[in-house]
This record gives sequence, structure tokens and C-alpha cells, in this order.
Amino acid sequence: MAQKIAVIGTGYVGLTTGACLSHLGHDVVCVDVDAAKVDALNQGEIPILEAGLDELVQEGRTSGQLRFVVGAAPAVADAEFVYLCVPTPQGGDGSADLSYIRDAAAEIGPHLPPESIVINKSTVPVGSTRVVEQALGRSDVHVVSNPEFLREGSAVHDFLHPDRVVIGADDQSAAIRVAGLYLGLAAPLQVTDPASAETIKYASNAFLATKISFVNAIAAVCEAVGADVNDVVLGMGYDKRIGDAFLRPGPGWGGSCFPKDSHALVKIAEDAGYDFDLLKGVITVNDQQFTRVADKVEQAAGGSVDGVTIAVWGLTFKARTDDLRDSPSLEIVGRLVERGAVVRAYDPAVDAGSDDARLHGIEVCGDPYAACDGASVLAILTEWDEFKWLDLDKVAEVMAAKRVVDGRNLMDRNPLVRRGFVLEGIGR
Ligand SMILES: NC(=O)c1ccc[n+]([C@@H]2O[C@H](COP(=O)([O-])OP(=O)(O)OC[C@H]3O[C@@H](n4cnc5c(N)ncnc54)[C@H](O)[C@@H]3O)[C@@H](O)[C@H]2O)c1
Ligand SMILES: O=c1ccn([C@@H]2O[C@H](COP(=O)(O)OP(=O)(O)O[C@H]3O[C@H](CO)[C@@H](O)[C@H](O)[C@H]3O)[C@@H](O)[C@H]2O)c(=O)[nH]1
Repeated sequence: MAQKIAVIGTGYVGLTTGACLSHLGHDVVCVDVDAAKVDALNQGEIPILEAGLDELVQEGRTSGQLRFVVGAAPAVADAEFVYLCVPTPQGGDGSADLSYIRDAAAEIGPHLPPESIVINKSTVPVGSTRVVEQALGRSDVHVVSNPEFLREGSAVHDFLHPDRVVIGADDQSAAIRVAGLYLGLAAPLQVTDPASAETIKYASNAFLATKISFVNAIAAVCEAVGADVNDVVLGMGYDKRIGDAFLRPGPGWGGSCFPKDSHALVKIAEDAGYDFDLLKGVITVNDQQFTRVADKVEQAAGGSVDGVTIAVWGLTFKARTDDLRDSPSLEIVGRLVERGAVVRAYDPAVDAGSDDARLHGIEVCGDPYAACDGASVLAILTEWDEFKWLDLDKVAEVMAAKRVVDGRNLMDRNPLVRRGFVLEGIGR
């Protein structure tokens, strides 16, 4: 049955949630405080790079089941369900900053219909359901935790084909009503209490980050002992208890979630009296990985990058997204710039003319060959598929020296070696 839904926040999670829920047959209004974003969406322009999202938004706009507005009050006035999909950035002490959640809840509280349900999809620490309840100031409105596990770049696919749907609620009837929204999805449904739902989200992200730090540490061991990490992961992955998912060595993990969520979990544990040394180690290994990759580039440049031109392919935190938030590439580039390097970069999802402050000090080029012009080392830091098919003869022609640091183990070794390139990967 079609339900009336409002979604607060139209970022990666909110826009995907709104578009997918309208695709599942619900009537959805998406709200944002950013008027330019709402205007663009009303023109049919999608502000983020997300496979399949454009089609769903156009489908919803055409059917009239997906609308975009500024201002939460009128949007929630007849909503049966209201999703909170607002940011929960890292605060100064590492904990999640709940100010956006509080503000959004306080804004909608007086306008919610009786017996409506507020569903929190933002990633929040244990106890936040209570924070939302207090900010709403409504005893007749239920608050339910429904953490989101989508990945950027495959957000629509992940939303529509989730590994599980987790609902955290104190009230069984509210949980059942929320579960009803997902009837069209073939996924296991777990109903639990809010504290467990909120912890599932942080524990999942922390575990995935742990796997990557582990494999990056194994890659360092491989380099030290002369083993090949790709073969090691293959051999480990045959063991069904281990599997090979999320064990790709690389430049370190980043993005809008793992960094802030791992710090938040350390703080949640600390506040509760547990010293989460393991997770602190996972974060330390990740910081070391950024430095290790910067060191590799420095070594490839002959021991110093001071005044040396370095080409970089890939700026986003992973391929198939335009998101630069906490990108490992930018961490590594930052270390190189600090050491005096002149960085020329190319990324298929980043405009050459971008005035994004995070790109300050980097010359962003319009094509991958221009980035290599005069460079002494090429560092590959994001695993865009198209990098594999570029013209290596052209790359060799424009570079000052034929040296590649492949931070994603993306490239085929032989074609590079045949053309006289010296190639350094991760853990091999
Ligand atoms: N990005 C992901 O892959 C992902 C996945 C799962 C969970 N999460 C969690 O979901 C939450 C949102 O993340 P995101 O990446 O979508 O953020 P985002 O920054 O892409 O989008 C947030 C949107 O909320 C809007 N906003 C802020 N305050 C508002 C208000 N009071 N009313 C209306 N709109 C408001 C902002 O303008 C922005 O458009 C975070 O808690 C994040 O940790 C993110
Ligand atoms: O084997 C791997 C897998 C990932 N990464 C890196 O890890 C980071 C995160 O990647 P990914 O998890 O694919 O991206 P996100 O879109 O940030 O998704 C994560 O964070 C979201 C926000 O909480 C969760 O919803 C998702 O389940 C969780 O995968 C990126 O820098 C990747 O390059 C690796 O280095 N090796």
C-alpha cells in the first residue's frame, strides 16, 4: 500500500531513499535546506554521481510520486513516515555531531501528524533515538532507528537489494509499520531495540575498515618478505570462513563514513568505559598507509619530491563516485604537496575548473595525459576502470620519467614493463 513519506535531507542517503521508496510505490516528498539543490532536482538535474539514480528520479517526477521542496514544516504535515537523512559529521572530540539531527527534529516536531513515525537513517550513536524524541517534543510520535548500509556508487542497487533491513524500535507496532515500507524488498528483516540497531551500523563499518587495515598491514609484510599480497588474499579467500570480500589492498580507506564512524565508535566505547584499542590500531594502520604510499612516490622520484612534478590519477575516495570527502587520494596528495611536490591530477568525476577548496594546491587537468605531462612519477590512487585502457605509449611519451606507483594494484604489469616503466604496487 502506498504510504505518505517525507525524507529530510537529499544527499547520498536521502535522495537515494526518496527515489527508491517512490519506485517501490510510495508517495514521497524530499526536503532540503539547500534551495539550489532542490531547484536543480526540480529541473531533473541530479547533484551527485550515482548509478541508476537519474532514472528513478525522472520516473518519480513523471508519476508525481516524488517531489522536492525547501522547508520541512509543510512537507511533514500529512506524512505518515518521516525519514531523517541529515549529516552526522565528526565533532571535535571524535564523537558524532548530532546538531543536524536535533535541528531537523526540532523543526518538524510541531508539524507532525499524530501517530506518525520518525525513522532515523543517519548514522548515530546509541542513545540518539532518545535525542530525537526529546527534540521532537511529541509523546504521540514514535521514533525508530533504521540504519542504512548502502555504498556510494552503488547506492540504488544496495538500497533495493540490501543484505538486511535493520529496524530498532521499542514499540513493536511501530516496527511492524516501518517493516511494511520495505515489503517489496527480498531481504532478511531484523527487528531489535534502538541501541542494538545503532550499534549494528557502527560495528559493521568498523569491521569492514578492520578488514582493509588488516590486508594493508599484510601487504606491508608481503613487501618485507617478498610475497605477493594478491596471491595471499586469493589463498585466504578460498577459506569460506574468511572470504575475499573487502580485502583489496590499497591506499587506505576513506570516504564520508569509515573515518568518522570509526572515530565515533572509539568515542562511544570510551564514554561507556571501554578502551577500544583494536579499533584505534585499525585507524593508526590506515594513517600509516597514507604515509606509506606517499613514501613510495617519494622513493620512485629518487628520494625527494621537492620541486618534482607528480601526476595523480584518481581523486575521489573510490571509483564510481564523485565524492571527495576524506579521500585517501587527497590525504596522500596532501603529504606530497607538504614535501614540495607539484601535483597535476586527473579524475573522471572531478572538473578541471573545480573551485572545491579540498583541491587547493593541486592542478586538476581535463584529461589523464595532460596530468602526466612532464611528470617524474605517476601515482594511481583511485581504481577507475578507464585507467586500465588508456594509451600507455602516449603516457610514456609525455612523462619526464617512466615510473608508476599503482596504489590500487589496478594496472596490468606486463604492458607497462614492456614499455620500460618501473612499476611499484601495494604488497607485491
Ligand atoms: N553517504 C553514505 O554512503 C552513507 C551511507 C549510510 C549512512 N550514511 C549516513 O547518512 C547520513 C547522511 O549522509 P549523506 O552522505 O547522505 O549526507 P549528505 O551530506 O550527502 O546529505 C545531507 C543533506 O542533508 C541536508 N540537510 C541538513 N540539514 C537539514 C535540515 N535540517 N533539513 C533538511 N535538509 C537538511 C543537507 O543540505 C544535505 O543535502 C549521515 O549520518 C551518514 O553517516 C551515509
Ligand atoms: O577491499 C576494499 C574495499 C574498500 N576499500 C576502500 O574503503 C573505503 C570505503 O569503501 P566502500 O565501503 O565501498 O564505500 P562507502 O560508500 O563509504 O560505504 C561504506 O560506508 C557506508 C556509510 O556508512 C556504508 O553504508 C557501507 O555499507 C560501507 O561499505 C574506500 O576508500 C575504498 O576504496 C579498500 O581499500 N579495499
